[in-house]
Amino acid sequence: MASKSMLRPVVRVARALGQLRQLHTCRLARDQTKVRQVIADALSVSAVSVQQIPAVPADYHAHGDADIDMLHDLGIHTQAVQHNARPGTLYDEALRYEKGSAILSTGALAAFSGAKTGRSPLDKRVVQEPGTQDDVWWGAVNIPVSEATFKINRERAIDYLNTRERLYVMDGFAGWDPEYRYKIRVITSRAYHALFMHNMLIRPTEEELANFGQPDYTIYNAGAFPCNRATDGMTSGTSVTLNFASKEVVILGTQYAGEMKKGVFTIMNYLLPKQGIVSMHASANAGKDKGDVTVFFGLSGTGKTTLSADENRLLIGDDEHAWTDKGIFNIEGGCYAKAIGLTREKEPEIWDAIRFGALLENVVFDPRTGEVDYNDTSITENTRVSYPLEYIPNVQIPAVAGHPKNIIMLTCDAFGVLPPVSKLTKAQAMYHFISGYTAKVAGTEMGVTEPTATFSACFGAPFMVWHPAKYAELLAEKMSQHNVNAWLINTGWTGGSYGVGHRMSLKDTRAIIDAIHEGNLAAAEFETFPRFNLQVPKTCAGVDSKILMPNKTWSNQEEFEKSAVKLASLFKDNFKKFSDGCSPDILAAAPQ
Ligand SMILES: Nc1ncnc2c1ncn2[C@@H]1O[C@H](COP(=O)(O)OP(=O)(O)OP(=O)(O)O)[C@@H](O)[C@H]1O
Ligand SMILES: O=C([O-])CC(=O)C(=O)O
Ligand SMILES: [Ca+2]
Ligand SMILES: [Mn+2]
Repeated sequence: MASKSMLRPVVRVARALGQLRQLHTCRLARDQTKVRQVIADALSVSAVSVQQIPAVPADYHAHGDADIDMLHDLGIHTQAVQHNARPGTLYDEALRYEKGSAILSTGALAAFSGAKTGRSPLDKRVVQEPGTQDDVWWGAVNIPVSEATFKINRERAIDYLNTRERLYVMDGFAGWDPEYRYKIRVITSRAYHALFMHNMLIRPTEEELANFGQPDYTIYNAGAFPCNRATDGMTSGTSVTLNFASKEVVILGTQYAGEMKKGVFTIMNYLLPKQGIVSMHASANAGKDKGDVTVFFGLSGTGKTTLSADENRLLIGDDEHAWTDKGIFNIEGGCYAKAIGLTREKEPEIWDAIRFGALLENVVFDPRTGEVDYNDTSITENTRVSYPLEYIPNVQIPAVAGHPKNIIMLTCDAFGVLPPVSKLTKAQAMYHFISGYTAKVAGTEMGVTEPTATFSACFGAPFMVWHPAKYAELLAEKMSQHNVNAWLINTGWTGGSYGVGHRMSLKDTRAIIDAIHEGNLAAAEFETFPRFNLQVPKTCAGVDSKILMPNKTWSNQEEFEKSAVKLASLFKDNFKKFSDGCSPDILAAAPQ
């Protein structure tokens, strides 16, 4: 048998680390003398010479007994816990333990989510329980499950987390207005998830962290492990379950990071309207001098992130906002931008935000140069980058602002029928808000591979909890109180439907938005776009007038008419389910 001194150093170090783990178990890891002694014993050297060896990764003993107790109380006994680790530490951990992770040439971290590279809305569930039963709009979006099913999923997640040697806990806030701020805790097995939530939640100050206390909501991300299909109410190996009674979210069977941020958004979409506040799947920015606020509603892929990053304006946020009596606030601490086709020329602010601390999800890169090929869709169309708000140079921190002056509803119309811009009456704004029309573009949701017409109430039905009318009423009230201009902007197809025409140029869309901000467009001369009865400006600075009226961009007018009729009928069919609860003026805003 080999004597201790004959063991190869690497084996001895490994053994020492094994003992270190034991030390963690005894909660002695913070005692550096003891740590060094254990290493020294294993290496058969004096403790003094181990002074030079960094004992354990720096942050492992940044946590105290309180952190371990906090997890113990939840039934989690893993001892190596990174609690609120800094990005650098999370990089270290991802590189060590998560396959494929790499530091790219920009300094950003590349991470991979595995099989699921977009959200899984069909696998989302809400626990049906007496306290919230009457609040939730049950149906295809909020699919009920029992408390028993939730318990099984929660236990499965916790069992999985207990099999992990190391876990990550990230604490942060949702909501920039301290009056409506919620404390969120995420417990996950992946450093990549912790870094994502570090970017996306509002980062507490050191002092706020010290006084964080109990979170309002806890997310258990055990996404690397599936749910059990035999569990009542589960239809696949993926499950995102929200429980408003226990204030918990359990994620199984998907490691796509977006599920966590949209989990938090769903929670806010429950809590805020309960207090009379409208929450919005929307981006927002403000004029640098005038401070005029614009809110951009839109479903996934319609341009919220892209268009809210504007060198002439201050970014408030790119995806989730709320509107109170004081004005608007961002719910998040970061942005989550699509990276597909990204170029510095087209999206300079986003491009420059890709640096140390930014997290690139599912991108393809050259392993030698560390350079990303943003056009490579071989993993997914839905490549993403998350970064803290302050990585955008012209950002408003704290991310709160006044009442909106303009509300822009973005739609990516794959039929190529809707005008690039039209001015909406209040009734039309409500009609389009409730309709929430767009074409889903490939990527963000699993299974969508080409643009498909979608109606998603409030431009974000998958994240809404109450009946759409609740959000619509709150929004309508705010819009009339503050005399807001409402616009419909088509960032989708022009010159023909998908396959024939092409996507509206970003340059044109930006010019239209500039004209709105300069106040020129509201003062323009308008003509009516028939059937949809939309007011379309005859001219717009920086834009060829020929593209403003959609039929003029089509070579075949008969085809255009057919498409317009088709789209109008889709609007009407979709709206039937809302007709009962809507006033006559809103119903009259429907296309003919
Ligand atoms: N005319 C246009 N206006 C806006 N975006 C355009 C236009 N043409 C092409 N695009 C592209 O469409 C995509 C819009 O995605 P963006 O990330 O802004 O969506 P989003 O509304 O923020 O969605 P999500 O809610 O999923 O984050 C970008 O990749 C952008 O480059
Ligand atoms: O949630 C995501 O994955 C990205 C997003 O913002 C959306 O889809 O609206
Ligand atoms: Ca976005
Ligand atoms: Mn979104």
